[in-house]
Order: sequence, then structure tokens, then C-alpha cells
Amino acid sequence: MQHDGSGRIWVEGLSKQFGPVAAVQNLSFVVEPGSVTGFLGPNGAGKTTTLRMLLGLVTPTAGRALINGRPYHQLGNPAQVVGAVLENEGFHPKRTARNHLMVYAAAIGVPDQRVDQVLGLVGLSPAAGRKVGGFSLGMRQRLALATALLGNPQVLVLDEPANGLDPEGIVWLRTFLRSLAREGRTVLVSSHLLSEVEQTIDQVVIISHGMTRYYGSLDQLRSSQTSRVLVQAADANALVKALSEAGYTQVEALPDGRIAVAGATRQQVGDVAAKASIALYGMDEDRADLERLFFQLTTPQYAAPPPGYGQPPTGGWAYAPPPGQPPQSPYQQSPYQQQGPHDGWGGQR
Ligand SMILES: Nc1ncnc2c1ncn2[C@@H]1O[C@H](COP(=O)(O)OP(=O)(O)OP(=O)(O)O)[C@@H](O)[C@H]1O
Repeated sequence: MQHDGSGRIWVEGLSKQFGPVAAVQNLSFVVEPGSVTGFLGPNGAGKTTTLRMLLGLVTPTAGRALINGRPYHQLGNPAQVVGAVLENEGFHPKRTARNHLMVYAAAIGVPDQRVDQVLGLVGLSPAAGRKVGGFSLGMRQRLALATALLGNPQVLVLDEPANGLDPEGIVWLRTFLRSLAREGRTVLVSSHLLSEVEQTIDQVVIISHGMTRYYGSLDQLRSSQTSRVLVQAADANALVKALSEAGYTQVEALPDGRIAVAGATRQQVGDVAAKASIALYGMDEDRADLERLFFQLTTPQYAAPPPGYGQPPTGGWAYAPPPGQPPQSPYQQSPYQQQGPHDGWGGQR
């Protein structure tokens, strides 16, 4: 395939098997220049493996990961096409930030002046002469980002860049990534937290167990939110029974005595109650928020991949991603009760 100069990331039918572990399974997505794509999934979902395949560090078992229409190792001067921040980057602790960047600048053939430019871009100018060994995790993240930007690349691939940043750093990162996309760059950023990147991204690829669970715009995901009717009944058991007889089985008893009914409108619940002569004291609608949808999509007991997901792009697919629809959620257990692995911003995993 020709070097098309587009800055597009193209992942097609990508798979990686580590012995018995299917780390990535038939993954397909496209990231267009001028946009930020969130690559999301819980720990162990296959994000790093995918990014490493894109960067030529892991050989795919099947499929292709292309930048500018080419695999990484055919890019010519890759540092000037794609800049990457991977997890656990090693920095020499005794080197200053500036020295570290000087070494990299020489290695990829960019002038020394670029070092001070990138230090300024990531807000590290005041710490340029300090040894990296004394840097906080957030400062290391900024230095990694500065390193990725040295070659003024068209494409940025960032693995969990928000890890270790404080809230101020996160806001800074958000603004920074948006500005890179506005300059026409292609930005692919991974995270295990949707809330971390929600305000930054244009589209999202959500994976779990190496498979695509959702690929599309966040707006599409929002509009497909499922809702529940929360109802306070005089006789909750009788209402559950009546609902079940009417075919509404996605019902959960809430600790406050109400019951939550998914897959039914308020009117449908009201009609069932009226027919069974059960008094209702109140009804509310509970729309699922994005974080809960993300949880549903990536937790096996909630999510079965919908047919067609994770299929390689065909025809005009790259420009019109398959419509994203979350799988049906049985709402049998509150996702809020299961948020153990999600430890918030900057948390160490
Ligand atoms: N070199 C390897 N050898 C064997 N198994 C591996 C290797 N690299 C990754 N895996 C396995 O592949 C799966 C996906 O791991 P990966 O690191 O890609 O996930 P991730 O989504 O990046 O997770 P995290 O957010 O925890 O970094 C995991 O089960 C992991 O243990």
C-alpha cells in the first residue's frame, strides 16, 4: 500500500494471541486526522497490545494496523510521522529533562531548538534543568509527551497519558489534545476511564477482552442510552409479579424500597399496575449515564457483543462507522456496586 500522507490510522481485523491468551480479537477502527479518538477498555482489555502493534513493537497474529496506509516499519522516518507515549516509559533518572530530549532529538535528526519548544508546549520549561529522577509521575507524563512531540508528528498515539496527572494536569491535557487535533493531527488516546477522556474525544472505540464493544461517536452512544423506570408501589412484590406476567422481566429491587424496571416506559408500568389494582406512589425515569454504559459494555455479565461488532471494515465503512448500539442490559445488579477497578484520576494501578 502507498504512503498516502493522510495521517489516518487504519486498524483492520487486528488480532494478537499470546499463547492461550487472545489479547486482541479481530479489532477494526479508523482514526481520521483532525480528531481525537478515545481507545477505552478496562485493565487487560488489550489496549496496550493494540497500540504496540500499531507502533510495530508487537507482531499481529492476524490483520493490519496502518498509519498513512503503511505499517509502522515502512514509514521511513517514523518519529516525524507518529509520536507515541507508552506506559512505563523509562527515563534515565540522572539526566535532566532537557538532556533527555537532546538525546532523542539527535537520534531522530531534529534541531536542538525543538527541545525548548516542546518543553514549553508541555509546560516543563521551569523544570528543564532538573534531573528526571526527582520528577513526579505527572511531570514524567509531560516529559513523555514532549518526547513524542519532538519530531512534530502528524499522528499521536498515547497510552493512558492522564495517569498520574492531577486534576489541573488533566484539564491541561484535555485542552492540549484538542489543540493538537485542531492543528489537523490524528490523536489516539487510551484510557480505562471514560470520564477521563469524555470531554476530549470525538469518537470512541470501546473494547473488552480484546473485542470491540462499541465504535462510534459519543453522541451516538449517549442517544442510545437505556433508561429505567423507578417506581414506588404499595405492594412491590405484587407489582414485580404483575410486570413479569406482562413480559417485563428486567426488574431490580432497590435498597430504598422502589423497584427499577428496564425495557418499559412509565406508561407501560402504570398500565400494568392499574390492571393489577396496585397503587403507585411515584415514578421517575433514570437515564443511564455514560460511565454506567461504559461499565455495561465492558462487563461480561452485562455485555454480549452485538452482531457485526469487531468486523473488519468493508466498503465505505471507514467513513461511516457501524452504528454504535450498546447491548441490552438486564439491569440485574447495579453497576454502581461493582466499581472496584476504577480508582479515579491519577490512581496507580
Ligand atoms: N507479552 C505478553 N505475553 C503474554 N500475555 C500478554 C503479553 N502482553 C499482554 N498480555 C496479555 O494480553 C491481555 C491484554 O493486555 P494489555 O496490556 O494489552 O491490556 P490493556 O487494556 O492495555 O490493560 P492495562 O490497562 O492494564 O494496561 C492481558 O490478558 C495481558 O495479560
